Amino acid sequence: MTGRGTLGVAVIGAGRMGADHVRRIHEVTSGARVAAVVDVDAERAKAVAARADGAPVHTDPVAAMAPSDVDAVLIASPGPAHEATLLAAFERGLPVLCEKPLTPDAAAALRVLEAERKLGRRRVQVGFMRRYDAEYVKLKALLNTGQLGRPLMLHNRHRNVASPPGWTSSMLISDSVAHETDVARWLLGHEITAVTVLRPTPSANAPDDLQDPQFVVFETDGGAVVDVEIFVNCGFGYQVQAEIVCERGTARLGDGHALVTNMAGRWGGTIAQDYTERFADAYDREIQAWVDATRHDEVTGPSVWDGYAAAAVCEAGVRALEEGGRVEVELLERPAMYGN
Ligand SMILES: NC(=O)C1=CN([C@@H]2O[C@H](COP(=O)(O)OP(=O)(O)OC[C@H]3O[C@@H](n4cnc5c(N)ncnc54)[C@H](O)[C@@H]3O)[C@@H](O)[C@H]2O)C=CC1
Ligand SMILES: O=C1[C@@H](O)[C@H](O)[C@@H](O)[C@H](O)[C@H]1O
Repeated sequence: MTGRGTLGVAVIGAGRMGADHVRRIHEVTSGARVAAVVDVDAERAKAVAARADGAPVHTDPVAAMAPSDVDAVLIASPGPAHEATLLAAFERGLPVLCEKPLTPDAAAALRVLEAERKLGRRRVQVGFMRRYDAEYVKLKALLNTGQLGRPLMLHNRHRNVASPPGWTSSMLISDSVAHETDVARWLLGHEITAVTVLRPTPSANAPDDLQDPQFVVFETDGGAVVDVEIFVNCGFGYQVQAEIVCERGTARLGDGHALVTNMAGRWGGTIAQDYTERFADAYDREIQAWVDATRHDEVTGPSVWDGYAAAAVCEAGVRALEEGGRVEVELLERPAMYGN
């Protein structure tokens, strides 16, 4: 590591998430600095870099990895661009935080997995930030105590205010439900074996041809059933909620985050309007954990295996959406370097 002993991070992709991570690394994270900002749109990269003491700007991710003060890479470009950037970082021996999805499809995820296996050690943390959210962390800790007994069912609700332009029905699964695939696997410690997608009559507020909402059902190899309501044009707020039902009890998260106020004969609170608000603390902890581990030459958190498993489940989910019926998930055996 160079420059005052801090981790020099090249942030690739200066859109919504990349700009937020640049701000985070510059203003919130300790032990790290923004060493480069990269975007195919040079003006966007310049504008974002200007908010981080004018960090160097590039339009080519590979060129951005060359300078000696770049110690690590944070990928926040769109999913289809992740594979090439990951492989380039591997070639340069650089550790990576890669926003979800690791890749949009399982075949690409497998290529990344094979490349990491050849390195013989983990280099990537995948950006499944819910594992760093205080409520999810508490739920996981409670499940680990065994007090609730064996998990039987996990109900999830995932609502966005409005879908971005160009959003397709399959993206509700591959972009949004991708989070629940990870949450379910992580909380339950099971692999997802099959996916079924039910299609309610679309909301009148969904853009034409968008199947929104969807009701997704996972079966797991531990015998649990998981459901996910995904509704990306709910209009009223950004909500992520979950309830786990176990043999001796249940636990629920996501019911309320804001202040509860009493005023003018009413009580209540506000609902977050997007993920940068709802999961602000989780992103802060995620990036800090990555920086801390990387400075100790370690890799922790969600792995390339987790990214591959999520891609395989989402692929099965998209098939279930498009073809109907129950689709089984095809998953390789987990390599030893990714644990049990
Ligand atoms: N963890 C989470 O909660 C969230 C994660 N994401 C993920 O973050 C990533 C970025 O998403 P957004 O910021 O919403 O997208 P965005 O569209 O706002 O920004 C992407 C940026 O990457 C740039 N770009 C495109 N191809 C590139 C390439 N090859 N090299 C460098 N830059 C390139 C674009 O010009 C754009 O500025 C995606 O993988 C997305 O799934 C997005 C939202 C929330
Ligand atoms: O990752 C995310 C977005 O890409 C996705 O589009 C949203 O639905 C999720 O809520 C958000 O966390």
